[in-house]
Amino acid sequence: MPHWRAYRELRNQAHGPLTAMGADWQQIRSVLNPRMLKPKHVSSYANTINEVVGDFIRRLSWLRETTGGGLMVHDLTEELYKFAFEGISSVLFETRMGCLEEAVPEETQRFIVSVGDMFRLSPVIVLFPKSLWPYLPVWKRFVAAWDYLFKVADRLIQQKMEDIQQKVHLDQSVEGAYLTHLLLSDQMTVTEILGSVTELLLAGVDTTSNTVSWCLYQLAQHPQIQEQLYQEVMSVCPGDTLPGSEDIGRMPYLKAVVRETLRMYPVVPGNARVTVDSEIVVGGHLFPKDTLFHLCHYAVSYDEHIYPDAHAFLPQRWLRGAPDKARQHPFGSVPFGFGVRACLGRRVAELEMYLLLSRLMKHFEVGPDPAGTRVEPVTRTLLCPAKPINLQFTDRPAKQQRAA
Ligand code: HEM
Repeated sequence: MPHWRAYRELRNQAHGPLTAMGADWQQIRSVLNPRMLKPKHVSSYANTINEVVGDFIRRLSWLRETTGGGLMVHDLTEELYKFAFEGISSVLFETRMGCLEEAVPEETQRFIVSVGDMFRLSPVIVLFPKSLWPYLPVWKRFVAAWDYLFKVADRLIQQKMEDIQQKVHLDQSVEGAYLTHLLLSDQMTVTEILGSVTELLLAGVDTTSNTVSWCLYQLAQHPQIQEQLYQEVMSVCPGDTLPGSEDIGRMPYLKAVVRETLRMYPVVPGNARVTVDSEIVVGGHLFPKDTLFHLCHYAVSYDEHIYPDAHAFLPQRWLRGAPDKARQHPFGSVPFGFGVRACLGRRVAELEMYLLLSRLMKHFEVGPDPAGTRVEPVTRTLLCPAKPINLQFTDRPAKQQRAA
């Protein structure tokens, strides 16, 4: 990501986990990892996320009534984007951004647009040599987008610092999750926290929102799979019970549905590694030291040798004892990457997706767009739907919810 790094150098901002390298990166991850990856910390975010899920369900119902003729929700990814932004900011900043209100606050809306601009402009900039970047109009727009992202994150951090100072002043105990912990732990300067938190926020929005969009798109096309998922959720959480993090452990089919979605639509369609230590032999070919390998998750996902019937949405292939499972290559699908540099937000992303999907299944039956629109994926740094996904959301009768 040389262009992302160049922005930080231009503005004297700190690198975060996405853009840092070597020892700096290692130090950042050692501070950020525990509260992002340790199960006991991650499950403590479930209540916060569940509140956001509740608001999202209310928003879907409202959209359906006001703009969807009582049934349709148009451009679901856009709505899920707001959900994901609200979810990750409530975890990171311990504050609500108002993304799911009827009128989305202007700052939030502009933040969302800036993230989109930054991802859209990124692949264009890298087509040009670095020396030309300062002269390109596209670079100026890219810089403006990052400026806005840092500005919003900075405001939220300053606000949290003021809250903490006020509590200390009033002799009240200071409690909080992610940002409060970072600010109090003294392991990073405020500039470093800003660099990291901005990158976490950025990485945590399009990834989950696009994945859930594809998941619902596929569930709408496959009513039997949706029914099986609904039955599983209702058997673990009957009636009005809200799924919590312990319940998810008893929902193997839900996990299989998400795994299959990420196989077919790996939102990060590829990632890279450089062989810095020595030359390496892969598949009988010798690659010299410092070779850049690009790992194409998307291509591997559709390799029929690894996934028979690769174009079919078959969550059952991930269940224990599935006939093809033993034949699958363990590295066939690694949508969160692998090793020490693997996704930092994996556990939070999974929790968000599981809590959201299980609650959506309890409330709605999701149906396809009656116009029969087929949506294909396209790469805009991340793998996104090439056109809007519109789906029908029918309330499940309350009686049915209670009986199950
Ligand atoms: C469906 C959801 C997500 C998917 C599929 C995903 C996928 C990935 C992948 C493939 C990588 C590169 C890993 C590697 O090189 O081995 C990555 C890195 C990263 N992800 Fe995620 N991600 C998701 C959600 C999130 C969320 C919610 C956050 C933040 C809370 C996040 C934060 C990060 C960060 C900070 C990195 C860089 C890690 C590093 O370089 O040390 N991701 N992600």
